[in-house]
Amino acid sequence: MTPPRPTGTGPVLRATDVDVVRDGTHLLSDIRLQVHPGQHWALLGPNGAGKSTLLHLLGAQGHPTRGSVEVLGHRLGAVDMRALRSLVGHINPRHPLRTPLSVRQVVLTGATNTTELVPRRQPTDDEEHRAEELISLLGMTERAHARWNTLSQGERGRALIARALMPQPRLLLLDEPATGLDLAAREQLLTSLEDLRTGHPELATVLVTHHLEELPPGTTHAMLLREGRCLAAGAVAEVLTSDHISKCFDHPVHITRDHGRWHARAR
Ligand SMILES: Nc1ncnc2c1ncn2[C@@H]1O[C@H](COP(=O)(O)OP(=O)(O)OP(=O)(O)O)[C@@H](O)[C@H]1O
Repeated sequence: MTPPRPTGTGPVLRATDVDVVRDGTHLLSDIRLQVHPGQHWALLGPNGAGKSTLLHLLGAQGHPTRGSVEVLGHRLGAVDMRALRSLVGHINPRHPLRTPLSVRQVVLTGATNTTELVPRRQPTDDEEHRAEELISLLGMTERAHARWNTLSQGERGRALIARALMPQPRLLLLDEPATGLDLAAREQLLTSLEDLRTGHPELATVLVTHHLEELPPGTTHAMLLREGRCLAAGAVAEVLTSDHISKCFDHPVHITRDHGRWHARAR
């Protein structure tokens, strides 16, 4: 049974004292995080820091070894995880689609939370209408009938965001959405994310990246992870400093912010 959609103003995500241990190794240690409606978090850290492991938990895709995780007010372990996952928009750039669906069809699979179209199921008029609106919001109207196998990486990325928004999620998780994009595609993606945030002020997002240049200007909060531990977490201005980023990546870098965007260069 689908868990009820929480309507309160409490956090959309709450992780308390979370450890993840696999084969005797701590992938995450002592993680605490609260994400509220309207907040846009960046999860940053070097390779192997534990970013994807944490995003996995936040998307109700796994359980912590210790501690608790609440997603949309539901504690993992006390709720049907599959049903909870259907309330979270999770964008995985390695979307495992096998058939050459059109952009419009891919977006419509968001209504059923499936990778492929559900056989013999007709989308409702509302779903068709919403898919059209989201395709337009993501600037894909002219490519709505293009087949998945003919899309560029950037177009796929934007189609997947539209797909994730079909069930009107209150939480969107983005795992390295700019990976493999050229400069123009990355900028289009960031513009789409900004439009999305402006148009849906209650939406909360968590975006994983290694690169400060890939952060949308509307990022409000950040968490820095290194070797499974949180080095700093909170408001972006306090977390994305030269000192913190240098420690996190174990390399002396200088951070600047210009027109809302961040840049890092070696010191
Ligand atoms: N099932 C597992 N068993 C043991 N170790 C694992 C398992 N899954 C991941 N790891 C290890 O946990 C660490 C954290 O992995 P994770 O994918 O969360 O890091 P990441 O910060 O997302 O890295 P990247 O930036 O390279 O994607 C890595 O060292 C990885 O090899």
